[in-house]
Amino acid sequence: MMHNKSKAIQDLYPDELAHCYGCGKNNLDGYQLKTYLVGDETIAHFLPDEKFTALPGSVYGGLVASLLDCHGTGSAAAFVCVQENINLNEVETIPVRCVTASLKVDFKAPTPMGVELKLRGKLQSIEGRKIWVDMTLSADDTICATGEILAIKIKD
Ligand SMILES: CCCCCCCCCCCCCCCC(=O)SCCNC(=O)CCNC(=O)[C@H](O)C(C)(C)COP(=O)(O)OP(=O)(O)OC[C@H]1O[C@@H](n2cnc3c(N)ncnc32)[C@H](O)[C@@H]1OP(=O)(O)O
Repeated sequence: MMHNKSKAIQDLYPDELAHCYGCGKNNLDGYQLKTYLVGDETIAHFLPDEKFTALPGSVYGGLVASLLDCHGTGSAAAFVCVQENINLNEVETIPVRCVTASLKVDFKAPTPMGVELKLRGKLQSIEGRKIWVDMTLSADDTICATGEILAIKIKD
C-alpha cells in the first residue's frame, strides 16, 4: 500500500498557537517534535540529547511522557483533519488544535540513549471534541513505552 507522507502537523499550526515547548515550531528552545500522517497512522522521530539522562545510558521518563504528549495532540489534530476531509498537503494552516486532557504512559523497557526514537500513533476513537489516540515509543525494534491520550479539540 502506498503511503503519502504529509507535511508535519505542527508546521500547520497557526503562529499564535505554535509555542509549545514540546512541539511548537516557534519555540526555538523547545524539542520541535514533528508528527507526520502516514497512511492511517502517525509517525515522529526524536533523538534525545544526553542531558535527558535518567540512569546512565537511559532516557528520563519525563521526556518520554512529553514526547508522547506532543505526538498525541499532533496525532489527534491530524485524525480530526482526516475526519473533516482536510488534505494536509493542500493547506498552509489548519483550523484544528488539540490539548491534552488525560495522558497515560506505561514504561515497558528502559529507553536507550543514543538511538533515534520512533513514535507511532493510531486513532482509537473520536467522539465530538474528544479524541483518543494509542501510541508507542520504540528504540530500534523494542517498544520502550506505550501511551494513551485523550485530547480535546479547542473550541473555535
Ligand atoms: C494549554 C491549555 C489552554 C488552551 C487554550 C488554547 C491555546 C492552545 C495552545 C496549544 C498548546 C498545545 C499544547 C500541547 C499539548 C499539551 O501539553 S497541552 C497542556 C496540558 N493540558 C492542559 O493544560 C489542559 C488543561 N485543561 C483544560 O484546559 C480543559 O480541561 C480542556 C482539556 C480544554 C477541556 O475543557 P473544555 O474545553 O471546557 O471542555 P469540557 O467540556 O470540560 O470537556 C470536554 C469533554 O472532555 C471530557 N474530559 C475533559 N477532561 C477529561 C479528563 N481528564 N478525563 C476524561 N474526560 C475528560 C469532559 O468530560 C467532556 O466530555 P463530554 O461531556 O463532552 O462527553
